[in-house]
Amino acid sequence: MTYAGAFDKGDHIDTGIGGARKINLDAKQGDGVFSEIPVIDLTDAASPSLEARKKVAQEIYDACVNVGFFYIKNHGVPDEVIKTVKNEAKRFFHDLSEDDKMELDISKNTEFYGYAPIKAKLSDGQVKKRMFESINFGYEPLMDPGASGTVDNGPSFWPAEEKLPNFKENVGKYYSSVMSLSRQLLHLFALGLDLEETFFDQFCKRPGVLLKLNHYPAAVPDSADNAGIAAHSDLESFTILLQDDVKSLEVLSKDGTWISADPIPGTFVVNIGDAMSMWTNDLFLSTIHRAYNKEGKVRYSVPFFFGADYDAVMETLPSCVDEARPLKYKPITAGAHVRMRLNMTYPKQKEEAQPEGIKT
Ligand SMILES: O=C(O)CCC(=O)C(=O)O
Ligand SMILES: [Fe+2]
Repeated sequence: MTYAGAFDKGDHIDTGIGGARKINLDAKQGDGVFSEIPVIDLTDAASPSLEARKKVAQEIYDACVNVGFFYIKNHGVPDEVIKTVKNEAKRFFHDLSEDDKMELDISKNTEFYGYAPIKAKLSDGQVKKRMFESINFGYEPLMDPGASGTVDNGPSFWPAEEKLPNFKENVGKYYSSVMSLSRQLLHLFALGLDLEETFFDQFCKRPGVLLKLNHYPAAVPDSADNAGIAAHSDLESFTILLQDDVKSLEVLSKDGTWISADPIPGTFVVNIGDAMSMWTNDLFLSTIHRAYNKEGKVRYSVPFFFGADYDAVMETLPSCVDEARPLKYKPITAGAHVRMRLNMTYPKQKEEAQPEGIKT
């Protein structure tokens, strides 16, 4: 089965970090079948009027339940900051030598932070086809305007200041902006779920976040394998994605149709990840997506993955359980969930991966 082609009934799609998923060609509108991705205006997200905030929250709730993806506009992140992080991504991938980048090798970092080259060599000697290079950075309390403390979740590999002057400071400006935006989104998710607006804050004091810079080289895909990022679901609670202007991102409707999430100037794409989907008993959809480099142009993207504190216990929200939607998941700490999923992606500690262990 090629990902680009049609699916057959009962096909499974290997989502990499999200495990295998079954395609349900009989799924109907409202069952994760959709034909477009909504654009949500965040102008009123911080309005003094609770009613106005609730209206935005309801739009977000609908998008999470029906699609799992939405664009946000008027999100408050300054254009200048966005331009800067795009520029820093280019500097990182092109101004550093291969050796400089490999000094930051992800396989040397216990927390899966660091640089992953285009063809990643796995520790068991296998070479995995991976048509992009990336660098990611973990939680940086000094870049979090809402930080409760100063402790990180393990050190990230930042390039040395003399090799890439001002990189950390410039990327930090974007990081701070999307941290604040994430905390605002948490309030909107809570309101949409009819919870206290601040409900999720208690679980996000030292959150498991990851800022990632992706570089896809200019290559026309000759198969779905070398097309960019293969089909997957994100593992954290939600993702805020900055795209450049090259069309690539595609999102899988549950009837097996790939829906384009082409860049819209001035927006971010937000999507629900596996953790939030589990937390809501699969009410919020962690939708499969891929970056399929159909234009064959060089492309950069900057996803920001936001997850709960590693020691926070994610216990299914009682309001998301009823007769029609029986409880599916046992409580699990956000950290155990992330480790389990990362071990599936980077299987150097394979024996710790127990994907079925979390189902009730
Ligand atoms: O580059 C993109 O558009 C998507 C990236 C993505 O899905 C990921 O890094 O998880
Ligand atoms: Fe993703």
